Amino acid sequence: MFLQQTLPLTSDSRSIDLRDSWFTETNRNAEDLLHWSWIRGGTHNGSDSIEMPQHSSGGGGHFCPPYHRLEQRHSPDLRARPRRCADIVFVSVNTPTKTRGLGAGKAADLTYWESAARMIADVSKSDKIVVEKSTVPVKTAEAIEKILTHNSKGINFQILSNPEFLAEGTAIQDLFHPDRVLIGGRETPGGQKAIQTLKSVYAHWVPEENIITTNLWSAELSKLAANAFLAQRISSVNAMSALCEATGANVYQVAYAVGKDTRIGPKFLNASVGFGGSCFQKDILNLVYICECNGLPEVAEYWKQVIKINDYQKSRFVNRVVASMFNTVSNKKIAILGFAFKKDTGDTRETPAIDVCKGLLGDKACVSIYDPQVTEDQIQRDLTLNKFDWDHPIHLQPMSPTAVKQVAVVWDAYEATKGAHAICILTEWDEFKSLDYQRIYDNMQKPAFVFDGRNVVDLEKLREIGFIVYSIGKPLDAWLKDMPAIA
Ligand SMILES: NC(=O)C1=CN([C@@H]2O[C@H](COP(=O)(O)OP(=O)(O)OC[C@H]3O[C@@H](n4cnc5c(N)ncnc54)[C@H](O)[C@@H]3O)[C@@H](O)[C@H]2O)C=CC1
Ligand SMILES: O=C(O)[C@H]1O[C@H](OP(=O)(O)OP(=O)(O)OC[C@H]2O[C@@H](n3ccc(=O)[nH]c3=O)[C@H](O)[C@@H]2O)[C@H](O)[C@@H](O)[C@@H]1O
Repeated sequence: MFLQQTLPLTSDSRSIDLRDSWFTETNRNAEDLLHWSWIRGGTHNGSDSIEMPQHSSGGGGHFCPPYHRLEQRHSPDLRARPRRCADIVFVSVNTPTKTRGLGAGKAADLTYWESAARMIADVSKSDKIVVEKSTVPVKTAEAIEKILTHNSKGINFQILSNPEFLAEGTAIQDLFHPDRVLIGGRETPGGQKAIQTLKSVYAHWVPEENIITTNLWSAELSKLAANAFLAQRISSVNAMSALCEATGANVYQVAYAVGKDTRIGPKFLNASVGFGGSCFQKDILNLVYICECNGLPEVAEYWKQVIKINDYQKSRFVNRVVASMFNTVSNKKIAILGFAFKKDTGDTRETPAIDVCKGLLGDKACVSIYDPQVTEDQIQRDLTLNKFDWDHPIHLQPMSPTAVKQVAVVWDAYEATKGAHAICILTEWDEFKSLDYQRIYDNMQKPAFVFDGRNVVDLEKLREIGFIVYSIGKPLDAWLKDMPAIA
């Protein structure tokens, strides 16, 4: 999720849904809302809450973060007071992958952005800076400009690109201490003035040297590039993990040695069952589409490979499970520990667990899933929804997907593993490191397997207990070597 749907606003913990407040109040007087508005709504995980950033030097003037504005406007005492119109509008609506029509399966669907832009044009009564917070294809600002100016009634709109770089689970930390804030604008006096206005907002808590200003297209493209580079690192280390398994090298040791080179650095080199989350795949597909549209098929092919390796890593994992268990998991109970796309979030968007579970179910396994934060309802939806449908509003999704019968969702790792033939660890939740694996082993069918897709368990300890253990990119058990996984 991006900034959260509900922000604790008052001492009695009353929360406000920004989307609902937006729509409700739009009917009354939308212009009143547009002082420091943040256009976005629901979220897939509401676990982060927001606290006021500490003011720092720079910027000048009194800084009032957006949720304080919201608190004011929702306070009954203040409702009657005259309110200023918005100067800056942040738009952070979803930009999913198109599911049909031109560019389906690759291009970004800008329906939501366009409707937000039309709404802004419709209700505005004074000049505005409209900020692209959503991740959008390069050149989107040009389209938005056209919508706004053609409906402007003489109002001046400046579009800025101010992409968001926060990661889930560390959203608040990333908001307060970003590596950088990026602001792109038109290279005109009006565009430059708008950049300075937004810069002065961030300067209240971000050191000035960490605020980068560029032209619009560089800012838009930098966001796609940053996500592509991050995902590429994971696909690179995951590609190495396959080679490690084939050769007896240990991917952890390889990544450590490689990452010690200061030019490469140690972060984002954890081999895994594959990257997930709402953005990496979507943004790379979008990048690929943009390259194709710009007549750059070789560049498109290069970035496509990052996704291909990610898909390969997930299917390689499934093949490993099935091959190790005598080439069939039919009617075998497989415990899935972790369903979220990473720890410390309940978000399941594009989680590798979906593909792994679907793969196992395709081989007729019975899966028993435990995740500390993901509900049964969510899991059933994820296992039945079509690709990319999850990123569209719920009313555009299938009404009541049929529950997958061979799937049980339980609220305890011990329950999930009871009587199971194998365990697949698909999210790196800390609690999976300290489970009582002897107890788990005692209650499982034998031979008992652990397939660790996140490298969280103590391999040697589990092997001592009696498990046959597979850990991504680590030297293989003799058992696994004898049962090669052929895709
Ligand atoms: N999730 C994350 O951690 C990050 C997301 N982003 C980008 O931020 C954007 C939003 O992502 P999420 O927050 O994850 O998506 P989301 O799907 O959780 O939230 C977007 C919300 O916007 C609402 N919305 C759509 N059209 C609207 C309109 N016209 N007016 C008001 N609300 C409207 C939707 O109902 C939805 O609730 C995407 O472009 C994403 O790529 C960027 C960095 C991090
Ligand atoms: O545009 C976005 O939405 C955001 O996408 C990512 O953030 P996020 O998806 O929340 O989470 P990450 O920590 O990047 O993890 C993404 C996936 O990669 C996996 N991963 C990450 C790191 C690693 O070394 N190995 C690995 O497999 C994670 O388990 C997870 O499935 C980026 O890190 C953010 O900078 C960006 O703003």
